[in-house]
Amino acid sequence: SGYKLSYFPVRARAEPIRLLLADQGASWTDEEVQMADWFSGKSEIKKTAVFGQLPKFQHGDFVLYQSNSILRYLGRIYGISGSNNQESALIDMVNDGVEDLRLKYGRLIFFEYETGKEKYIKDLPNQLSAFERILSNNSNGTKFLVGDKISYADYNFLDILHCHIDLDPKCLTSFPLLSAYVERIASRPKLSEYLKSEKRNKRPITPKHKS
Ligand SMILES: N[C@@H](CCC(=O)N[C@@H](CS(=O)(=O)O)C(=O)NCC(=O)O)C(=O)O
Repeated sequence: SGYKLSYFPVRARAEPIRLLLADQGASWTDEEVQMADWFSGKSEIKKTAVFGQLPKFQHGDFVLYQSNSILRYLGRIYGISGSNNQESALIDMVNDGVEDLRLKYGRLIFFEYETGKEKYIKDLPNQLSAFERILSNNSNGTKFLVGDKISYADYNFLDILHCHIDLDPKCLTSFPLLSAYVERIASRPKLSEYLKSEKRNKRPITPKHKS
């Protein structure tokens, strides 16, 4: 496959891409970009980055940025981006919902952790209830976010749920469908192997976490 993923030595926005690749049986190279180099002002990779940011994804000579664009690109390669235009649109919509939650989470972790953690956790059920409802409206939550096969949005969603379980281990207790979903998706053979791997577990969740 000749995939290369360049990112900081953390999970964050690169992790959903890693989950997709692992579950789809693809191999890839992780190029770890150290923060000190990146912010040194002498970093070639930062100078050439389209938006001056990471992750950067390479597929042979093809180069792509924006984590959600990378997920959608790989979704089309592996046939996990919807079986028709409307299903693809619903997957896109739900992935945008995951992105909204990821941005909220990022704001807490990077800017408001000391003062905002309690309020964030208190409000979290309001964020998660939307996804419990999305699951309940699709085969009673027994399958995936959309349709009857996994999509790129599921990998993004599993990762952000893992982030929130780390933040508050009890955050899914009042959401039976979400709780079952995390167990079910994470126990997919290739995914569960990756989730147990050293390369996954040596990476902190965000730059603010300790590995
Ligand atoms: N919308 C972009 C955001 C990318 C982004 O914010 N990258 C941050 C790191 S992280 O937020 O993903 O952890 C970055 O490169 N920061 C370094 C910089 O901006 O110089 C995406 O989804 O890829």
